[in-house]
Amino acid sequence: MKSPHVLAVPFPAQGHVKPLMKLCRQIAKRGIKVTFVNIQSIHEKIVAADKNTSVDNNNEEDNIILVSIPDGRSPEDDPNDTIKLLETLRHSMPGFVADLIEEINGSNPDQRISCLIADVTMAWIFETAEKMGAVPVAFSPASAAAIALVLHTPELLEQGYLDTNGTVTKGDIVSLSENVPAWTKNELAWSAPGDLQTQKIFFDCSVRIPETVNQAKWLLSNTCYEIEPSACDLSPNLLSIGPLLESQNPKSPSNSCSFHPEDESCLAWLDNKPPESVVYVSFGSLAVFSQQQLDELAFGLENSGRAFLWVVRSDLANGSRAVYPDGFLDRVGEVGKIVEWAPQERVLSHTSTACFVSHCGWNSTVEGVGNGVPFLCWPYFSDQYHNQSYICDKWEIGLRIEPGENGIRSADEIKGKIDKMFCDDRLKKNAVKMKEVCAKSVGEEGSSYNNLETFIDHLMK
Ligand SMILES: O=c1ccn([C@@H]2O[C@H](COP(=O)(O)OP(=O)(O)O[C@H]3O[C@H](CO)[C@@H](O)[C@H](O)[C@H]3O)[C@@H](O)[C@H]2O)c(=O)[nH]1
Repeated sequence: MKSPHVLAVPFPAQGHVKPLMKLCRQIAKRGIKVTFVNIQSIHEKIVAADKNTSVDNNNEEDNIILVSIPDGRSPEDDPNDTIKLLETLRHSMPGFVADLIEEINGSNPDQRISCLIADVTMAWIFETAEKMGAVPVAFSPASAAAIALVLHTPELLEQGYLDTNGTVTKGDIVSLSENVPAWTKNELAWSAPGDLQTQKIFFDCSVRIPETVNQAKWLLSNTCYEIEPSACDLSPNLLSIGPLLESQNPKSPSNSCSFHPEDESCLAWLDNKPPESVVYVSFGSLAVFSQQQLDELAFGLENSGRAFLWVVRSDLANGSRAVYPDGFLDRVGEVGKIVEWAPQERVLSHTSTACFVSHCGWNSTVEGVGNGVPFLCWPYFSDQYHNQSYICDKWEIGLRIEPGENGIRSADEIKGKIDKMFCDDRLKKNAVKMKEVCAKSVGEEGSSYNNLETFIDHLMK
């Protein structure tokens, strides 16, 4: 009797690896074996990051095995050059994945790879996998609206709303439906105002996605129908199976897939704070700030007089360690806690957390929504502006922290919005309602639950 075996291949970025692992945990929980593949450099980061925490990697009972393949880069390549990495992966990955499938199938013929779940941006391995007998499945870690936009690019191009660089050519917005927030022209996922070359590279990646989706037998998305019904309706083949949350995994934490060690000391610090008193500040894995912007943020937090937990990655200051304003750390003392990386979902589900100052990456968005936390939005690039529109305009669970004319968010603006957040019960009430909606969707017989069951039933066949 042959058992199903999933090979999962994320795009090598934090906001893609983590949600795919959460999906794999749901699959593994139903007794299906998963081999989770990262390129070598990411695999090493994950294993090293989990070593000094309570997170358990390669727990046999989890049915998940972490493995790595080479990334095909030469030693001279800049490890931070994502565009170069994408090009390299496109050429090298099909071969490495084929070798891996062959090795797995050869060593255990009863557990041959029966399904490949890959990030929607990784089309180039679907054909290889299919030829080797694995059903290709695309996974999108972004919103249904984000995937709807890319699936509609062929029409948008044909009707002249976009040019081949991805620049809006008719009007100032792109709208797919009156029930989905429109995209303003500089806030499309591939937009890079002032840098047409980068924008074109991102746009070219996006326009390949519809083809990938056609090749895949399923398109899974980390959202639920109830929070963005119109966007889900715009992509008829999309199966919403989210929001994927840590709390769905009773044995959590295991395989956190964090690229940095999670500093669990902030949980004990939160335990000593009153309920709903702490401002949690985190900008995901990619956003970087100028020193001037970091200073304004530090002053804004200090002047708010509220307790804050701030994630300051070691590269947050334009790739370097942040330098705080003179005397800042002494003045805030125990009122502020700074960590390099937090166990974010455990922070968001903590009763002391009041609100989330966020860049609005989709994972952070659904993690905040799924835990009933209101937002102060500070988008940085890509889909984050559209997620901000959902948060502030559609769901009404957050406020925008607006940049000034110089593009900098001032200490006064930051303090002002924190004050407003603590005075506005409506935002918290709406956030709690959204949490209930998500819980219902992933709970037994909910829409996301049923979609995931349908998918898993097919895996078992
Ligand atoms: O201290 C921290 C900070 C973040 N996280 C986690 O890291 C992930 C970050 O993902 P996300 O919030 O989506 O941000 P990015 O890392 O910026 O994600 C990229 O990928 C997302 C999914 O495609 C896009 O929506 C974003 O715009 C893009 O920047 C989340 O799961 C967080 O829980 C932690 O565990 N600890």
